[in-house]
Amino acid sequence: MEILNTATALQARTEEWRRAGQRIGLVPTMGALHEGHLQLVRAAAQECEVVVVSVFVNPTQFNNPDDFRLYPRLPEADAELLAPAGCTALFLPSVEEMYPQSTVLQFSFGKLEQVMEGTHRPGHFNGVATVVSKLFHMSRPHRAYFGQKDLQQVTIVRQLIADLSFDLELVVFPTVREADGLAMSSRNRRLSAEARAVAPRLYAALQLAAQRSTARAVSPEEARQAALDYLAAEPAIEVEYLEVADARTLQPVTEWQETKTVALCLAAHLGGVRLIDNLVVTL
Ligand SMILES: Nc1ncnc2c1ncn2[C@@H]1O[C@H](COP(=O)(O)OP(=O)(O)OP(=O)(O)O)[C@@H](O)[C@H]1O
Ligand SMILES: CC(C)(CO)[C@@H](O)C(=O)[O-]
Ligand code: BAL
Repeated sequence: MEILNTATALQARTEEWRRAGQRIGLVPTMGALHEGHLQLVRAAAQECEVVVVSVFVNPTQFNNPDDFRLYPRLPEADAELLAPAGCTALFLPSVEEMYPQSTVLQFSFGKLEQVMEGTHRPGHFNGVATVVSKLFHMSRPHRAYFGQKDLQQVTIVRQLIADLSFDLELVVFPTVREADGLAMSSRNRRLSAEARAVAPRLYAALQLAAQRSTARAVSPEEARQAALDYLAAEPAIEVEYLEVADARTLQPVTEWQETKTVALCLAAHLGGVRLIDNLVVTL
């Protein structure tokens, strides 16, 4: 596995791979890798001759300076995990390399960004769209791999690909979970023992709302409230939002007949660590 630190080096290799007719798979990450990331890398390695994994804690997508400061950074451990998973090239740029002019582009994704992460993390999707666009240009992937855990991100990246005519296929990989249901996330490392013990409740709450939804015995708001009540029983969990949304448009669902596939999405704080999760249910 080669390690590339500059855009110029990555672009030069990209040209060589393309000229040799090799398919390039890109897996963008912020590092502190776990099994969820590694499954994306393995999937890319099955489908592409070249797998580029970027590890970059992107400052422009953080609205909370403490979240950025405390985000886990483990580049040596990441490199050791990536080679056996099938990564060809690890792209590990500095902030100066990615933002030589400190420009953050302004994007507009309309209603898609006026809900959930978009409203609760102002500027977040501008930062994501900026860095993802730059990574797409530098590595010119045939396929780009993203996780369903960040469902709104996937929806916005799909829109970005269409809006900017990126010639690539978006691959969305299902959420990889711990045995007790907790969605794997780099931020899980920051959970205290007490917070980790109650964290599986997030997924359990989504499953509860999903059961109510599929039975259609209750309204979307009642399904949502059942999940909120379940979470309220655990004082260590502070819910930021919990939405029953149309899985395609991400807009809130108020009546079941409006939509066939709903996404149950939540963000919650556990002892100072903010986690998100979602469950997509076809009615
Ligand atoms: N549990 C998971 N299952 C599948 N894909 C995942 C999982 N966790 C992260 N990913 C995906 O990996 C890519 C990189 O994500 P990222 O580096 O932000 O990791 P993360 O674990 O989501 O960290 P955090 O949520 O703490 O930022 C994203 O496309 C993300 O959706
Ligand atoms: C896509 C991404 C790598 C952009 O910084 C990040 O948002 C993430 O890790 O999901
Ligand atoms: N996994 C999404 C990136 C972020 O939380 O900033």
